[in-house]
Amino acid sequence: MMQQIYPVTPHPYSFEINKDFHFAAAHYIAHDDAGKCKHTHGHTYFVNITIAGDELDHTGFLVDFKAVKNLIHKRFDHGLLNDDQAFSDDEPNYFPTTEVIARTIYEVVQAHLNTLANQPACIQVYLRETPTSYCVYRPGKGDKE
Ligand SMILES: Nc1nc2c(c(=O)[nH]1)N=C([C@H](O)[C@H](O)COP(=O)(O)OP(=O)(O)OP(=O)(O)O)CN2
Ligand SMILES: [Zn+2]
Repeated sequence: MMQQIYPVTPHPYSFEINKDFHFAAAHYIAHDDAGKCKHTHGHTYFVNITIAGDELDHTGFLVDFKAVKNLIHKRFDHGLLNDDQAFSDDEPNYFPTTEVIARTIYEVVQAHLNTLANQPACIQVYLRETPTSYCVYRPGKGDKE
């Protein structure tokens, strides 16, 4: 399936894991300037999530690959993204664009990682919306790493 080269981000951690998966979802961008994207349409989103850390848990995992996928896939697959509480039709910073969806995936994953004793960190989310369009989100100053 998705076996491609992703951007690499430097980090100080000993372990780095990556999880690939995809989900199908509909969305629309609620602004006239979004052109054809203002109409409801669907994509198969391809996701690569990068997580790093120094400590493994009691199973020898940094974090279970399956748990990472489930956080996003169970929430968004075969849904209308605009209906999810993470997004808004009124505030551009929360329109379900590729950029905002990538940032939201980071936030959902990092919130879960924050509950783990070994404290792994999500350091990159790669989100491909179409064969020719993708976004890379990396936590910045406003995010907890
Ligand atoms: N910065 C962004 N620009 C656009 C977004 C976005 O999320 N962020 N979204 C869209 C559309 O919703 C669409 O999903 C993608 O548009 P586009 O890449 O133009 O799609 P095409 O398949 O038509 O691309 P071609 O390479 O021209 O075939 C628009 N812009
Ligand atoms: Zn779209």
